[in-house]
Amino acid sequence: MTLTTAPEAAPGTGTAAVDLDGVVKRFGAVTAVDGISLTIRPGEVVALLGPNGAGKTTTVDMLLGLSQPSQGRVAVYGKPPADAVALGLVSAVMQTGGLLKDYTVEETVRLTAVLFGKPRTAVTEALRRAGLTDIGKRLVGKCSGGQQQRLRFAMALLPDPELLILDEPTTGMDVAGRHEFWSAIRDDAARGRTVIFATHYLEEADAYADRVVFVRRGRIVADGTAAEVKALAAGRTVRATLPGATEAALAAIGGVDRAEVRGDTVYLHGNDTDEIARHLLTRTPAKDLEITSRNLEDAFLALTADEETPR
Ligand SMILES: Nc1ncnc2c1ncn2[C@@H]1O[C@H](COP(=O)(O)OP(=O)(O)OP(=O)(O)O)[C@@H](O)[C@H]1O
Repeated sequence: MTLTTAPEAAPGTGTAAVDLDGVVKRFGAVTAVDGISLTIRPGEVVALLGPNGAGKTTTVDMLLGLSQPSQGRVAVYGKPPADAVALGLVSAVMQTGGLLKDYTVEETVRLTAVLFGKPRTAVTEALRRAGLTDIGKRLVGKCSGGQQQRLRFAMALLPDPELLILDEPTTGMDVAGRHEFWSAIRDDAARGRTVIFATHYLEEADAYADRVVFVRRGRIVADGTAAEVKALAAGRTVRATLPGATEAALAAIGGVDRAEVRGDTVYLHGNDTDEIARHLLTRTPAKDLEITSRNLEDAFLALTADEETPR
């Protein structure tokens, strides 16, 4: 089941931010990426989603020029990724590492700016965009996980990159920290920066990405907006209380694609949930009906049903 609704870079809009063409990456007998072709236009905010071992980090590493494809071509703003990184077109926020606890937030950004040869104004601006102005004097070691990630974000902003790549940036953060982190990223992206992030928080992809690319076993299995991907995973669910029901009998109801029984509760998945609800109410003693759309997590599970469970 594959959806490819995201348009290719439109003619006349210039070079694609990212262009992967038939990319394969093998590690010995393991094929981590198995023929990915993907075009990302400047200004898109794209989530890479997939179960463990799907090939997300391997793809990110190739985009950053940290490894080379075994086959196929990777271009970032029309250049080999390592060149794009060297030119400051791309920077990354990774999950861990790279921070010294005994420096303050501001000192950390200033030192990084010196390495990049950036002026003082760039430091002030990066701190502001990452929402760190008020805690510039705080020691890094005293910062929360979310604040440390925003510090990595501020450092990544120093070259004023066209493309920002985030590999599972909010792992281990609490809800408030994640929210603050994504607000900062989102505000910044609204100014036109291209953002690609790998995450296993499905609600983050739903809330913050313009486009969701699902990867499974090194291949793209769905590509579209979160709404399109949810629609692709088909229909809605009717939940009802119906003691004694069997899955076989429920599956025979018109419009039901899939039936589950958990105790006295039944879950009927299908496209025409009105028809299913009508049947339940008129032909069975079912009560407490509830009809819900699938969320991205359901879509993810449906699309990767024969895979390992996502984290
Ligand atoms: N250096 C390596 N040597 C051998 N196998 C590797 C190497 N790097 C990745 N792999 C394998 O390639 C596959 C894809 O791994 P990758 O880390 O890209 O997945 P992922 O989607 O990022 O998963 P996760 O969500 O767990 O980070 C896995 O089977 C992994 O074990």
